[in-house]
Amino acid sequence: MAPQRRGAPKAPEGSGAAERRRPSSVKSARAPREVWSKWLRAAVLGTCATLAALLLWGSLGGDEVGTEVLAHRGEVLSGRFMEVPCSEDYNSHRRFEGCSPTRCGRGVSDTVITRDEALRIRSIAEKGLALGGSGGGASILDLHSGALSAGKHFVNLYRYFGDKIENIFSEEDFQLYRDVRQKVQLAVARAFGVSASALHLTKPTFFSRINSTAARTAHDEYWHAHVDKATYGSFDYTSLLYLSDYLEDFGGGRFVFMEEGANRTVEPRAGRVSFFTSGSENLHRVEKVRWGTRYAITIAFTCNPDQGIADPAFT
Ligand SMILES: O=C(O)CCC(=O)C(=O)O
Ligand SMILES: [Fe+2]
Repeated sequence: MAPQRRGAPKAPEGSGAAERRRPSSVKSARAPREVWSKWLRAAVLGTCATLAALLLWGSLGGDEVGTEVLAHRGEVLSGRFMEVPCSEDYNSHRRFEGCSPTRCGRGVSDTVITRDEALRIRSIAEKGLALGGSGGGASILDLHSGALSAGKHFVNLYRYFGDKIENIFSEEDFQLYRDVRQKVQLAVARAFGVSASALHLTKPTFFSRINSTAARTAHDEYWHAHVDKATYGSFDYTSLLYLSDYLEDFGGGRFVFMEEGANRTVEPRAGRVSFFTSGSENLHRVEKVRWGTRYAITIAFTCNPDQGIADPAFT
């Protein structure tokens, strides 16, 4: 029906003859139809414009509805802390007085580690990961155990290279890791009101390199929501040191604390330390990296001396 009507000869507008020839029932039916089609066109155009704006906003780093930014990439925070009630998770583990979390929450600081230190430690990650790397989007290098992503699996760097590892990493590299770990440990202890000597580095402690390549194994699926205490067992306090800049080096890849009502994001920047109690009060995920490469280190602490590990060193 519609094509026939469109094909009908059209009389000039305002022509009395045309008005006379058009039966009044057709005239009254066509007017609302024209109004309706104008509205429909406007609605479709409006929807497209809104979608385009949302896509652009997203690609520029805009926030999802119901998401608050705990730390913007452009801010230089000397310390921001947000307290949250502790979960029960710690009760099913041995408690260590003066160390096991009684004050829970999350904090971010850009003044614990300098950008220069972050970039120097990133070069350790770069040279280590250049020796292997996952075929999917997420690679890790664990300087303590020697685990390095390689294709769909892991190799042990220390076993594979033996003494030649000293041609790859230097004593200064390990010293830098120790200095950074020590500074982060002090910041975590201060924020949660515990003694730094009660905290012990625990495993795994690893560099991560994430890009937008599609995942090939479950190890590449870094974006799932998780609780560190459930995932890693020994963790009581998790810290993350970011080694690259959100929206400069990569897009996507923000860290998200997941909460009912409002998620809170941390936008990575080189030298930014984010730390939090490892129980389910801090359920979190990492957004998928859409472009570029994101580097970070996960450094975690336990209150249980039996689960403590030594700093990475030549083995
Ligand atoms: O890299 C990040 O921002 C988070 C990593 C993480 O959640 C983890 O290592 O458990
Ligand atoms: Fe985690």
